[in-house]
Amino acid sequence: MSAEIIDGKELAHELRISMKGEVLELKRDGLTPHLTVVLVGEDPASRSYVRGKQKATDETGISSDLIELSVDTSESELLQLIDKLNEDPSVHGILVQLPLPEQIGEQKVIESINPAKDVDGFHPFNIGRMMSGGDTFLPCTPYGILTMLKSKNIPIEGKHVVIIGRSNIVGKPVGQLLLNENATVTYCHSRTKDLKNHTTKADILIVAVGKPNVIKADYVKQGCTVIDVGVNRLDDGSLTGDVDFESVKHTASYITPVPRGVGPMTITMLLKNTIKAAKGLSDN
Ligand SMILES: NC(=O)C1=CN([C@@H]2O[C@H](COP(=O)(O)OP(=O)(O)OC[C@H]3O[C@@H](n4cnc5c(N)ncnc54)[C@H](OP(=O)(O)O)[C@@H]3O)[C@@H](O)[C@H]2O)C=CC1
Ligand SMILES: Nc1nc(=O)c2c([nH]1)NC[C@@H]1CN(c3ccc(C(=O)N[C@@H](CCC(=O)O)C(=O)O)cc3)C=[N+]21
Repeated sequence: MSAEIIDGKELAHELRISMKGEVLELKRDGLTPHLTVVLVGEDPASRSYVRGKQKATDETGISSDLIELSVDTSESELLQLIDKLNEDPSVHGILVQLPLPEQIGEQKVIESINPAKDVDGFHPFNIGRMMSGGDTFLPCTPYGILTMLKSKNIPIEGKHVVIIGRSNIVGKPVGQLLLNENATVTYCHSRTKDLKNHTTKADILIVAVGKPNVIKADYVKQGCTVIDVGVNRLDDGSLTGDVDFESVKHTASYITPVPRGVGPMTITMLLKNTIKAAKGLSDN
């Protein structure tokens, strides 16, 4: 038996078609959702993601602009720019691409963004809202993963979800989101002892480590749903996830590929949050 592939690219495409209609209606009412992306430095991976985001906004009729700053930009220069964007009523969503150069405090920057424009869902206000189950901008990658699970009607309630990785942008919030859906959640990380002992108990295994092949078939229970968040570029230029797809697909019941898996869904949820941000402002 081979697992069913959850095609993130295809699902993203379907969702973007309906968003396009929604954006068209907003435009008819005189409201064009606008996303401003801020990129500091020249990191090629960041540049490639940012290109993906711009392509996606164009595709759905959302307007966007990219502000590029040099790698030696100071923290106070970036904070000043964010202040300006916070004040600008034509900007509905602000995304500061991470990681930032080391002279800039990442957390300070995240906290400087107006929570009402925080389409990444990284501001502590929005994280707190998510934890208490209130209305908020859900962080895009966890939101994308939840949407993928729901698209296949994969049960979450009462299921054992094991997450490998505890970053603020993926691991921690995806556990919280699935806890809100009544899953039982286990977090694993680099200090976890006997990783396999945990992963083999998972009904849903979410892998967000950033290292190829950390999960092979013997780490996965028969029938498990495997969500591969990792995006690793190999020396030959190709992309691969954290999961050994070829071996795990024979054990899992559902599996996400890389590329065409979680990545396109992350961008799609960013579009969704940008539309939500624009509507939020129009209500004021
Ligand atoms: N598809 C998408 O949309 C997105 C993909 N990504 C990709 O997902 C991956 C993870 O990203 P991110 O969360 O930002 O990464 P981080 O580097 O911030 O976090 C990695 C996590 O993996 C843990 N870890 C590292 N090595 C091991 C190991 N051998 N066994 C168990 N746990 C381990 C770390 O543990 P510890 O905390 O102890 O250090 C840490 O919690 C990357 O490949 C990134 O490119 C990221 C965002 C979006
Ligand atoms: N403020 C901020 N918000 C983020 O959401 C954010 C960030 N910083 N920094 C980096 C990570 C990483 N991330 C990805 C998004 C899409 C793909 C994606 O679409 N990947 C395609 C392949 C793209 C390619 O070919 O390069 C795929 O998996 O099919 C990957 C990774 C968002 N991140």
